[in-house]
Amino acid sequence: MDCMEGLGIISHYYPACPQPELIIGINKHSDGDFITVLLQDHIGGLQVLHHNQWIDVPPKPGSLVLISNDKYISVEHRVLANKVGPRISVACFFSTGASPSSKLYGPIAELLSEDKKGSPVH
Ligand SMILES: O=C(O)CCC(=O)C(=O)O
Ligand SMILES: [Fe+2]
Repeated sequence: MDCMEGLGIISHYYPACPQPELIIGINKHSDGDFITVLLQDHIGGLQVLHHNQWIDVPPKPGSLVLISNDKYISVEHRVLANKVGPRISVACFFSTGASPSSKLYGPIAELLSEDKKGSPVH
């Protein structure tokens, strides 16, 4: 649970864009934290890269999006620009804290498949 020691919050405001095909909201990236919890409004635009294809993450009222994959490497994602209206999102980044730590962190053993148990953590 040390991975929850640091919490950073970024609020995004994406203005409506008359020509969204010419620009991107946020370019392709993966988050460097342990897990990101994202609140997005109803506009949409968030996409994740899955098997080399961009997949929409449709907004669902009252829901939060968790950005990670099951091995603690953040999935690549981006946000499209849109002309419908401004889009607002709030991203909470959970990490080990602001200062670099000498602690070595690894996946929770119970969550690993048999063939991954006992392998060194990098
Ligand atoms: O606005 C979004 O939906 C995503 C924001 C994001 O990817 C980030 O802050 O790292
Ligand atoms: Fe992100």
